[in-house]
This record gives sequence, structure tokens and C-alpha cells, in this order.
Amino acid sequence: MSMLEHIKGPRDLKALPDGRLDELAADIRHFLVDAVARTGGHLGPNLGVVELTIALHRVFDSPADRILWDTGHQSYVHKLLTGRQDFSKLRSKGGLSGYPSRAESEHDVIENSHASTVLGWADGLAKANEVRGSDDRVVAVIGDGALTGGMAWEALNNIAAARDRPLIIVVNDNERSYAPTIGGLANHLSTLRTTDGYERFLSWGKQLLQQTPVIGQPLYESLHGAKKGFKDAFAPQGMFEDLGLKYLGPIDGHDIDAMESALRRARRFHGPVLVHCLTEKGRGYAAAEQDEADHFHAVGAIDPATGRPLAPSAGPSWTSVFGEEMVAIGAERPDVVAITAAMLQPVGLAKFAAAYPHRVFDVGIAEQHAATSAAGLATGGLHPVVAVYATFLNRAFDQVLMDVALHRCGVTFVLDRAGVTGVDGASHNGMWDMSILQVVPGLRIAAPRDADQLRAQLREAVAVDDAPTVVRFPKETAGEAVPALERVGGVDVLARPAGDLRPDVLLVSVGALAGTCLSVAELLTGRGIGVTVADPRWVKPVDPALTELAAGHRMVAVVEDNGRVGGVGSTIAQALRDASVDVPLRDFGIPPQFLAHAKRGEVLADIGLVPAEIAGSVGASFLRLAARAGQPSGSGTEARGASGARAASGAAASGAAASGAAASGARAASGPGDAREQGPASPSAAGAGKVPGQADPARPEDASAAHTSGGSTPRTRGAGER
Ligand SMILES: Cc1ncc(C[n+]2csc(CCOP(=O)(O)OP(=O)(O)O)c2C)c(N)n1
Ligand SMILES: CC(=O)[C@@H](O)[C@H](O)COP(=O)(O)O
Ligand SMILES: [Mg+2]
Repeated sequence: MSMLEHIKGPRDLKALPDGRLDELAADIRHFLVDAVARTGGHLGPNLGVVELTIALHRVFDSPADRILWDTGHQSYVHKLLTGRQDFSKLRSKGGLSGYPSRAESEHDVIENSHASTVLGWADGLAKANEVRGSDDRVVAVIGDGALTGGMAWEALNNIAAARDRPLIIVVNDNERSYAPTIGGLANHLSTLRTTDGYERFLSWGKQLLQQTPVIGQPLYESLHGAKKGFKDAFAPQGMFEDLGLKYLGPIDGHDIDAMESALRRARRFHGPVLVHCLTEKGRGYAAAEQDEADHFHAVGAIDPATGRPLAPSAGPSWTSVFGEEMVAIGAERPDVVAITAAMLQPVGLAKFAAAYPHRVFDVGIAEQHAATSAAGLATGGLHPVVAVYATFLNRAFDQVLMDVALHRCGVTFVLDRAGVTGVDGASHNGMWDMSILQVVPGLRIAAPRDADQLRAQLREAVAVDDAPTVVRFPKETAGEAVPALERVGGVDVLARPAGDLRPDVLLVSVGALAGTCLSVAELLTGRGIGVTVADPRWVKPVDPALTELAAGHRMVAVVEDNGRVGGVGSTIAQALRDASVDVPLRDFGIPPQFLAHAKRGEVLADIGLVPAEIAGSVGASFLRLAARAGQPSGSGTEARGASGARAASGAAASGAAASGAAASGARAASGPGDAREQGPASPSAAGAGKVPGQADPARPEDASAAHTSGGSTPRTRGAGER
């Protein structure tokens, strides 16, 4: 039985004799490499906080004392020491989250994986302790990378002002975000680190004197008193102390004894104190320590012996397609520059940086600054491309609105990881961008359906110099090309009703869900419902060609990998009303919920954003609409079923059929899956437009619902009512 297995909670850890702690640390490292090699996860960051976390849980009394983690990706050791050692399903459905989770443990507080928030949380909790007269402590662990985020400095400004409010800040300084941390702060931390030699000399002297009989200890005591003056005289006065924080450090973050000693001093201090500890991301695992990219910041399944990835990539990722095209654009457009928020490699800008080192700017984990500095770059005559993960743009909304859009700056925001990402949990899904950005005047949004469209639309975006543009795409591989039959206005028609079926349903396919939509259309074709599949390409502003297309159909359905509320579907519904196109609309997207961690495919299935559920719901809706209007139920008849209506195949199902269909120009909807009769969506299909409280235009009994789809509404209400 390993030492780690004896630890069921912090109490067991505190009971462990000092001499066994290094053995525990070794056990934990071995566990982390073994477990995360199987599941994937944030191996490097967690290998770097083994001793730090042991010391924290030995000095403080969690959960009475709150131990908070910024970003939370480095909380695996914290989980191991607080009763959670089954990592077999880490970041998988039903398994441990890759971040703190209140549902998992009373020891966990912050579930948000967005960086730089921990000091804000800590300030609030420390104030609460003060108001409630509690002597419990608040400990905030923040990385050097997260410390470059603006929120951290807003909080520090408040924390430092309260000189007698206890709060312990532990800066986990491993000199890296993914790559080495940039900026003046990083330089300052480096200056403070140089006193590390001074500290090492002192700790050597302390040990020597304490081992010297008789005179050693008294001599140590008197020298210790002189140390303060010596340090003040020679060691750099850190800005943290200038701010009003007591500074302890730099401390060797891999020396449990030194860490415990510093933390005990910090705990006794009745005010804000910053413990600056030096750690190494990937510590103790050679493959991580030697990984130049990011010290195994986040890995997939790997061979633990070599650190090499086990699962070969299934084809070019959206990110790599973007990165390659940026290099090509960069050669043609010397005015194009790029901005990353401490994620050069993950967002695909590494090749652009290698080719044009003076045209890429890493601003640290500072998306707000990224947006506003982009407004400055654009005003200075350049065209900045700001590449961030979709979810992280949330925090820069005001800057996009009031700095970039208000001043009509030609800035292109490239949002990677847009839509459901899955394994990183609720705060990582890119599910809000196409809702919040709908309200930004002049801003245009592109949602490419495949790699070819990404290349084309990126070029279209950087050609716009008087408004912000957005290009958004999901995680992982870019998948097969989805050719268009024709372009109507700016809208690509991907499929027309099969055979003699009429245009019953216009299925608006947003972005990378084109394959899903082609499968939906095939299923509906099997029910004798004629479907046109259209990809608007630019979803904001709504193309008039789309509203014209809608006018030629009996119902519209919009499918998007984005939140339903305020998303593309809502916007198209509004455009139909504005154009007096009186056609009912159903929108299918992500319900307004925080989604638990699971694989992307599992989440999409759980929320009903899959062909069978969407087809079932659209088909049922359409048939009810037709029945209520006394019209034939589709241009084919149910009776004809799959045998009657030709179930065509196309690009999504097979290349040959696609090229054949494209040639004939009459391709029906296509996609995998059979054309069997699909029952109406199960009531639990929360995301497929069937969200509790959401009305179905064909069901006036839902009239009480808070939000109905746009377009004409059932006879019982005025047209265009929402
Ligand atoms: C607002 C925001 N932007 C970007 C990220 C992506 N991200 C996750 S961890 C990380 C690096 C964090 O560096 P640091 O705080 O030093 O922690 P370390 O990984 O070094 O322990 C980044 C940029 C994020 N989580 N939040
Ligand atoms: C913690 C964090 O924000 C990132 O490291 C996140 O894990 C991104 O993961 P992917 O790059 O694998 O999408
Ligand atoms: Mg770091």
C-alpha cells in the first residue's frame, strides 16, 4: 500500500511524520504520471505543485480555512489529499472534474477555469470572515501566468489596502503559462527570484549554525535579527511590499519544510501576505521537464515511459488550418499582425510567430488588454488578428464593444474552441460568443463549416478594415469538406429537397454542424418532408438571401453549436419578422445551462444536438404545423416513408454520392444514419429546441412559454409575436 493510499483526508496528512513527506510526494508524482497518462489532463502544472499542496494542507485546516486555486487546472494533488483518488475517469462523464468541483468536495470552492479570478474570490471571502468575526484563513494560490490578468490586479489593489485583514496569497511561480510568462511582472518576479541565492545562502548558514554546539543557536538568533536589515539593505524591495503586502520569499516550492515554515509564518501574520514560491512545471517527470513547448501543460493520453502521445491525430485540426492560412496571409499582407493571450501554441500562431516574429504579440493572460490594444494597433494602421478560445472572449466583451466596434476598428477575432468543448467542463465551452456578440453594432460573425471555408472566411475577415470581424470554429479535427451545390447571395445551399419533394423545411446549418444538418435532412427526407440545407457562412448580419430562401419554405429550423438564447436562431427569427416573412422557426442549440464535463460528442448527444433528435423534433413540429393548417403533411406523404422518398446520400455520407449529387445539382439531404421514421424528440431533449419553458410554434398549448420561436405563431396569437 503506497503512502498516498493511507491519506484519506487532510487529517491523515497532518498526522504523517515529517520524515515520510518526501516519500508521499514521490508516491503522488508516480500516481499523477500513471493516471494522467491514461486519461489526459494537466500533468505538468500538477507535477509542479506536489510539495506546495502537501504543505498547504498540513498548515491550514481546510475546509474551515479556504484553499482556493486560480484556474483550477493544478488542483489534482489537492483532490488526492482530500479523499478523491479514483482518477480512472478524470474529465470523463461521471468521473472527476479536471477542476475543483463543489459537488465533489467541501474542500473545493472555485469551479471557474477562467484565469486570474482567485484573488477576487479571496478578497470577498476574507471580507466575509472579517464581517462574521471568523478567524479562519483564506489562502489563494495563483500562478505567475494568472497574475498577468487584469482581474488579479483589481483584487490586489483592494487586498493590499486592508493592512489588518488576514489573507494569504501563494504565488506559484514556475515562470510559465504554457510558454514562459511575459511582461514586466515576470521580470519583477525574476528579480525577486535572484534573491533566491541569498535565501539559499541563508538557509545553508542556518543549518550550519544550528548544527554547531553551544554557540550555534544564539549566534543564529542574533544573525537572524540582523538578516532583516541585511535583506532590506541588499535585496530588492519588491513591488508587493511597496503595495502594502508582506512579502515572504522566494521560497523553494519543492522543499516541504521550507514551504511549511513560510506558510506557518504567513498564517500567523494578521494582514495580507504574499508567499512567493518557486516551482517547476512538470517537476519530477523528465518528459515534461524537457518538453520545450509547455512542459506538458495539458496532454492527451501518452505513453508514460516516453511521454509520446498515444492517439494519433485524426487529421488536420481547425487550429492548424487557421495557423497555416495565417502564415500565407502574413506573406501577402504586411499589415496583418497577431495577438495571443499567453496561448501562442494552443491557438495556432506558433508558425506565424516563427515566420514574422515582430508581428505577433503575447499580452499574457489578458484578453481585455488584447482587445483594446488591438483597437490601438488597428488605429495605427495595422490589421490585428486576436486569437483566443471562444469562452475567454467573454471577459473582453466591453472592450470589443466600446473600443473595437465603437471606433469601427478593423480587428479580426479568431475564436478557437467555439461551441461545446466538453472535457474541460462548464466554463470552457465556447457557447456564448454568438449570443453576446449579436448586440455589437457593425460586428460581423463567420462560422465556417469546414477547412476550405475557414481559409476563405478568414481572408474575407481580414479584408474588412472598418469593423470587427469574428471567425469561430470548434475544437479538434476539421473533418471532411462539405461542398455547396450553389451560392445564393452569400448563402451556400448544401442540399435541395430530394426527388419530387417540395421545399417544406429550410434547415439553416451554422458552422461546423453541417454534417449533422445533412444527416437531419436525410432523415426528414425519409419521412417525405422536403428539406433545403443552407449554410449562411456569415451569420451576422443575416443575409437577405436567407430570408428570401425562408419565404419559399413552410418552416425554418436553425441548428447552431452555440447557446440558443440570443443565438443565431433568435437573430434569424428577428430578421424574418423584420422582413415580414411569416414562416415559423425552430432553433436548436445549447440550452441556457452550465454543462457538466464529458466528451464533446457525449454532451452534444445529451443536449439533443444530434441528427435523430433534431430530425424527430423538426419532423414532429412540421407535421403538426401542416395538420393545423389543414395542409398535406409534407410534399411527400408519411405513407411513402423511406421507400417512397429517395433517401439520397451526399458529402457527409460518401464522397462519390456527393460528387454525383453535386453534378446533378439535385442532391437530397445527405448523411449517415438510416431514414427510418423518427419519433418526436423525447421530452428530455433539452437542447434540441425542446427546452423546458420553450414553446413549439405548432403547439399553442405551450403559449405560456417564456420564449417562443420567431416568425409566424399559431393562429391563437398575433403574427410575429415572440
Ligand atoms: C482567461 C483565461 N485565458 C486563458 C486561459 C487558458 N489557460 C489555462 S491555464 C493557463 C496558463 C496558466 O499559467 P499559470 O497561472 O502560471 O499556471 P501554471 O499552469 O503555470 O500552474 C492558461 C493561459 C484561461 N484558463 N483563462
Ligand atoms: C486550463 C485551460 O484553460 C486550458 O489549458 C484548457 O485545458 C484548454 O484545453 P485544450 O487546449 O485542450 O482545449
Ligand atoms: Mg505558471
